[in-house]
Amino acid sequence: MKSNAENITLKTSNLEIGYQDKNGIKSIAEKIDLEVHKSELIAVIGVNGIGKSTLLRTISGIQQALSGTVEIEGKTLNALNDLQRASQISLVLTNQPISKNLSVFELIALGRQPYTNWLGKLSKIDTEKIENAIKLTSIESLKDRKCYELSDGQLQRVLIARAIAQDTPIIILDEPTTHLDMYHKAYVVKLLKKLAKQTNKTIIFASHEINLAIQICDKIILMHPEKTQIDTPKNLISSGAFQDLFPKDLIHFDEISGAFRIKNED
Ligand SMILES: Nc1ncnc2c1ncn2[C@@H]1O[C@H](COP(=O)(O)OP(=O)(O)OP(=O)(O)O)[C@@H](O)[C@H]1O
Repeated sequence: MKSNAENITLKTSNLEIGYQDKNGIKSIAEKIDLEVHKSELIAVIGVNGIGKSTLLRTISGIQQALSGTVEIEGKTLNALNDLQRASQISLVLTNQPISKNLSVFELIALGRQPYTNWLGKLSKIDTEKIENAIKLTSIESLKDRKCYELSDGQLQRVLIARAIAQDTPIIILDEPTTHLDMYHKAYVVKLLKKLAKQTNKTIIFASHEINLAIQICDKIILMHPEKTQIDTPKNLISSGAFQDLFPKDLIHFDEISGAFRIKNED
């Protein structure tokens, strides 16, 4: 087993994220220092508008950092061209427009685009990677269906399969459990955990499912207005990091059960 330092897939140093337009700079979060490793499943947690999507877009390279650096497997993200980036990071965005007229197989095959030749012709290796992604996500029975025929939960598994077929060391998903019922939320997060372990990939996803993330994820990136930190759920609980995540009038964090509870008294 490699040492923990050699297992680092993504590292941010003094990263500042936000937006820059003609009205000036809008900083969303700063001093973000993260190290994530192979095989880890990591949830990004924080209140609405804190900057989870902005962070994911910045570490995926589709949005520029305001300052600081992002390194993927030791290489500065900014030094990678689009194709190199697509072989390092796959991105699954909820509500991303996709061509639902495609069959499930065809949609997953799009994950091979960074590797196919200019005709988009699939090689034997491409087909093997697609079939393997279908098997890992247990969607063999959906393979020939059209994407418009799928439920939200089925589509989410297909999008995860596309990311697996892309075969990158890092997979990033923005709110993959949105629109899903409680069973399918748990199913998707457990599937991500299984995939991280079986494929040795780093999987990072933003979510509002904090109780689920605490139970299943290896690490949590917790975004607070004052700071962004990464640690195991256990360490975050014992350091009291969840206590002031939400205003205390409605919800409190119960350290014994490791879950948020709604206050019932008036
Ligand atoms: N294109 C943009 N230009 C300027 N500000 C933006 C832009 N997109 C988002 N913001 C602002 O950046 C902040 C962080 O937004 P972001 O979508 O990253 O938060 P989030 O934690 O993912 O939110 P949610 O949980 O509601 O999805 C918000 O204040 C938002 O209004």
